[in-house]
Amino acid sequence: MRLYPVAPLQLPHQSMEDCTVSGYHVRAGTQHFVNALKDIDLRGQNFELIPFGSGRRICPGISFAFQVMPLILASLLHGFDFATPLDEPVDMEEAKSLTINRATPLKALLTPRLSASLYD
Ligand code: HEM
Repeated sequence: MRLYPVAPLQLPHQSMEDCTVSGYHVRAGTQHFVNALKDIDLRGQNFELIPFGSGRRICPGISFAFQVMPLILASLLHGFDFATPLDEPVDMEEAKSLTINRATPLKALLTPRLSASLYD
């Protein structure tokens, strides 16, 4: 999953009735903004990291995404060499804003590794 998702907060949800979540009492009508940035559990059980959401409205594409993401990543790594223009380390500094932007724009050079006919 992305270390730096586009937005740090997911769309707000509202509790329809009083409930208890991880020991916290949540009153009906409370608006929830979930932090998408922390932790490792991706399947919506641990509220510290829920890139696919959680509960009744969790992303239905989660299993598909888990299968496809490694293939996409592997295809990119198989097809291209990745580098920065001066072979400098990528600056991961974040700019401060509502959505997450880089402090320094990413400049990446992708060089095909395979025969040209394979990229058609
Ligand atoms: C890395 C890939 C993906 C990520 C990070 C992702 C993330 C999310 C998130 C955060 C939500 C909102 C959950 C909420 O409201 O609490 C969502 C909803 C949804 N996603 Fe995904 N998703 C991904 C891939 C997919 C794929 C591959 C599909 C379909 C093939 C899909 C279909 C949907 C649908 C239909 C909803 C709306 C569910 C609802 O509102 O009931 N997603 N997704």
